[in-house]
Amino acid sequence: MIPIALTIAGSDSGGGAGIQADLRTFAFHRVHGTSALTCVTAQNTVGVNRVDALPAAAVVAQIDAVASDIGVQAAKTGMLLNAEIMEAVAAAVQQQDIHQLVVDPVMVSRAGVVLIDEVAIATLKTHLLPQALILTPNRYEAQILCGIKIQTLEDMQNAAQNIFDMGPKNVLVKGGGMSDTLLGIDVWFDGQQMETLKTETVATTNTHGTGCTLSAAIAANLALGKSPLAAAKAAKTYVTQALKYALDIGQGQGPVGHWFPLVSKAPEALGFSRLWS
Ligand SMILES: Nc1ncnc2c1ncn2[C@@H]1O[C@H](COP(=O)(O)OP(=O)(O)OP(=O)(O)O)[C@@H](O)[C@H]1O
Ligand SMILES: Cc1ncc(COP(=O)(O)O)c(N)n1
Repeated sequence: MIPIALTIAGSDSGGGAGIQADLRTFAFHRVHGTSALTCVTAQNTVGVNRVDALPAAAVVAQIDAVASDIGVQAAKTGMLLNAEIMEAVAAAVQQQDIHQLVVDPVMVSRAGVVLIDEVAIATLKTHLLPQALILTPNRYEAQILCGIKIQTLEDMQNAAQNIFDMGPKNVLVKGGGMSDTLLGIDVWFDGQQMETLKTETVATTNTHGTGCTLSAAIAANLALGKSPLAAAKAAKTYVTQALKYALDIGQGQGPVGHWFPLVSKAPEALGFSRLWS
């Protein structure tokens, strides 16, 4: 049987995050990728110049078209943008019995800039968090969700526990926005077990798309039949490798390199950050 994953997310014209990152990540995992587009961003490595939302009904129609015919083993949500789209997605996911849902609560950029309004944040909490098999907030999103200022590993653990009480079955607080020795350390909590997920820190500023890539890789691994924790661990390993092959393109933060296995020689000459070994 061919595993199928669905991404419900926005388009990144620069190709580093959003739907583009998700579909490449699914392909790497040999999972057939399907998509429901929520919005179109005019974006590059420097920033987001414009965002156009799709009508909520159009988002639902895409989810229904995929789920009713092809089937979905696991799905992820990314940039849902507004409360109307969030409510519609939450209802559609429930209606289509999509149980393995990874929710990447895209709210705040790595730089700490808030991307969605207060109503949307409230809707995310009430409608999507309770449906998440795995919720993957970054440092700033976790702070907004639970109101705890996150500076230490203990803060990350407290936040994970606090956010777990909001309804997701598993919480992964990501450490890409942490500093010093905590950079790249994630905290997992499933209601009983607290785990620290650590691979290695990659010294690169080309980190655009790490969050999207991580949640897509988790969804792909769930579609392949892995348990939630095993899927998160495998996804973290994939992101670390993709960071090592991040693309040095554009004037700002370049994207992670999703297709590193295809590179056979001289990666630096191709614009990769450094050789992965
Ligand atoms: N420099 C790094 N070295 C190793 N791992 C990293 C690094 N930066 C981010 N990560 C990892 O990447 C994953 C995504 O986390 P991050 O906190 O960056 O998410 P995000 O803020 O949603 O993503 P983005 O920066 O793309 O908006 C996590 O597993 C995190 O630990
Ligand atoms: C369309 C879109 N979706 C999501 C993100 C955040 O991405 P990330 O947190 O992975 O950098 C983005 N920049 N653009």
